[in-house]
Amino acid sequence: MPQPTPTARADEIAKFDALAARWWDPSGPMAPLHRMNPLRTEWIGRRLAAAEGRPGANLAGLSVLDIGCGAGLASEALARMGAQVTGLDAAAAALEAARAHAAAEGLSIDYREGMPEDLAAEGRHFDAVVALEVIEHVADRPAFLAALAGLVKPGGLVFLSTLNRTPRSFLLAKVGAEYILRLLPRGTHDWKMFVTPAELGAEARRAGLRVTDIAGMSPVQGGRDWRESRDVSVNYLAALRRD
Ligand SMILES: C[S@@+](CC[C@H](N)C(=O)[O-])C[C@H]1O[C@@H](n2cnc3c(N)ncnc32)[C@H](O)[C@@H]1O
Repeated sequence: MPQPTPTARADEIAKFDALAARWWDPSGPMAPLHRMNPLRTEWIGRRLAAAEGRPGANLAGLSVLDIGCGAGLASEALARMGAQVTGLDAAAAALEAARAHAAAEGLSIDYREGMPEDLAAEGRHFDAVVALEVIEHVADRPAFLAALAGLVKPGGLVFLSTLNRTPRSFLLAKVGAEYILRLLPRGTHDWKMFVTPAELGAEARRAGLRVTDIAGMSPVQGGRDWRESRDVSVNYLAALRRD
C-alpha cells in the first residue's frame, strides 16, 4: 500500500535544527519571531479564553498543542497563560533547546518529536491546536490541515499564523527580510509556498475547519514591535473552528 507523504520536508527541518542554538537569542536569526510573539500569543489567548467562556486570556487547565513549536517561543507564552502545553516539532535539536529553556524558566511543557499525523494516529485530542509560521514550510498542506483538524476536539479552535502570497510579501518578507535588511537567514522562505487567505479557507473547509477570524500582523517602529491590523497582504493570523 502506498505510504502517505509525511507533512515535514527534510530540508526544512534541517534548516531549523541548524538554528537551534541561537533560537532564544532575541537579536539572533529568530528575532522577527521574538518580536511578533506577544501579539500572536495574546491574540490566541484572548480568543481561546472567550471561546471557553473565560475572562481575559486565562487558559488555566486547557490542553493546547503547539505544532512546529521550534524552541518554544509560543509554547512558553501559552504555558504562562495557564495552558497545559504539548509542543510538537520534527526538529530534534530545536526541541532540545526548547526543553533546556523551559527547565531554566521553571515551566512544565511536554515537548515531543514528530509530525502532527503521528500524534493524530494516536487518537489524541486537544482543546486547541496552534501552528505558527509553520504551514508555509510543510510538504503537503491539505494533509497538514487534516491532521490539525483531527487533533482538536469537535467545536475546538485551531490557530495559524503565516504569510500571504502577494507581490508585497515577495518584496517585504522575501527580498527585504532576507537580502536587504537581513532579518532572516537567506533561504528561510520559499515565496511559492506562501498561502493566500482564500486558499487557506478553501483547503481548511475540505479538512472540516471553518475560518472564524482573520487579522493582519504589521511591524511598527521599524519592526521592533508588531501590531494587529487589517492588512493581511504579508503576515496574518487566522482562527478556525472544527465542525
Ligand atoms: C518558522 S519555525 C516556527 C517556530 C514556532 N512555531 C514559532 O513561530 O516560534 C517552523 C517550525 O516548524 C517545524 N515544522 C515544519 N514542518 C513540520 C511538520 N510537518 N511537523 C512538525 N514540525 C514541522 C520546523 O521544524 C520549525 O521548527
